[in-house]
Amino acid sequence: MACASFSKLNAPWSPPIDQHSSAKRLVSSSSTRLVSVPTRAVTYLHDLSKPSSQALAYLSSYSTCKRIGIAGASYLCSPAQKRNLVGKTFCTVGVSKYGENVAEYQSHSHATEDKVGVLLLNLGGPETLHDVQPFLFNLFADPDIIRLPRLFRFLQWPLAKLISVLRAPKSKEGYASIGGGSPLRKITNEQAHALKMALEAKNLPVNVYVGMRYWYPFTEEAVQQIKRDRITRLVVLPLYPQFSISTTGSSIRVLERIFREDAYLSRMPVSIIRSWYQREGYIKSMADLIQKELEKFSNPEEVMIFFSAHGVPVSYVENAGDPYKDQMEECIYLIMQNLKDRGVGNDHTLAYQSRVGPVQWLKPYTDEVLVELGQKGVKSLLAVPVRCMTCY
Ligand SMILES: C=CC1=C(C)c2cc3[nH]c(cc4nc(cc5[nH]c(cc1n2)c(C)c5CCC(=O)O)C(CCC(=O)O)=C4C)c(C)c3C=C
Ligand SMILES: [Fe+2]
Repeated sequence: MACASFSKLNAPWSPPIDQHSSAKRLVSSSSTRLVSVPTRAVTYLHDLSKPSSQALAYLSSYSTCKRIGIAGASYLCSPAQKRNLVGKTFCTVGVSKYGENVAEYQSHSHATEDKVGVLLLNLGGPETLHDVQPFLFNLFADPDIIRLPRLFRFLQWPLAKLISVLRAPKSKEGYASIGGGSPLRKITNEQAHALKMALEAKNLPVNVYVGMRYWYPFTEEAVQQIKRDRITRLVVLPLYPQFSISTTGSSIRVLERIFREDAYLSRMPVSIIRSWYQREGYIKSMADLIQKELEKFSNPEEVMIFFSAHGVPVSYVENAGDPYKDQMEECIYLIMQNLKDRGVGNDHTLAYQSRVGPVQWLKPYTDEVLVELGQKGVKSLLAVPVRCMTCY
């Protein structure tokens, strides 16, 4: 594992201009207050990387990669490394300082009282139908979501406006059918509270914050609160088990910018959990849930387990090196292995949903697979969402 400055971790797909920061200012404003607190980064790095350590150990993991990167790093490991490490976590945690000078970062060794924060990152969602179009604008204005060639970047905002207006009616229908808004904020807040309680029960008092990428509370707001609370060390946990450029990558990019531009934050030691789809606890809890639900069927062994993942455009994987598909497939494999070890040998399928626009997305598509399964005579199906921690 390495300490690294964020500025040195830019992935190949980083666009040079982050238009999103200004995009978000259209719907959110925040003021910056600078507080300077000396920190002690290196010891924290060690605490966090011991799985047996009580220091937030279950949020962290061993890393076997020599480098860390903003890209979730698992594709810095060879496939053989990956296989050998099944069941263990690898390449998921990096401790980064959001500034330029790593040497300076390590020299700040006289700490005041440490105050640890955990920042949960999520997508955010419209709370009312009125919010849907501006939420969609924020989403499509993200250059990690609509990936335009550099020459056409000036079109990002006009396109975001156009697509958000065109998409809004369909999106609104979806949100109307689930009560008129996204439950993401409420569920994420509940998870933040549960995490705080669980850590406190282990005698690890932390402040837990929620930062959303496209709606309130925005990541910028969470970071302002982190500063007001004078947090001295931060663990960043994106609530997506699998890394994608469009989710964890995008959220980390926003953090990178905020931290780089701020004197106090740029000196803060930060651990980022880039992906955790293969963590034993996660795999086991998914298998537990599936087993419990299967038992509700009259013939559990005949049920098809249907893993439903959010898709990404194929170009993310094939051209930009997004590890999302590989991580998703490995995740499903591990869950099914865990079930097999318990004697649960059901058939399973993975399909991708939520296509937007005319480009090719990861296949097979959910709607097509469902029809095929029906044609094959599959009578019972257990749908298992595997896209984000809040989607269960
Ligand atoms: C247009 C490109 C999109 C990409 C790429 C994408 C990746 C991606 N998204 C999630 C998780 C969620 N997405 C959600 C909503 C949503 N996503 C897109 C578009 C892309 N997502 C849109 C347009 C929307 C809005 C709804 C709609 O109109 O379909 C949500 C729900 C949020 C909520 O309101 O509760 C989640 C969760 C992942 C995991 C992912 C890449 C792997
Ligand atoms: Fe999405």
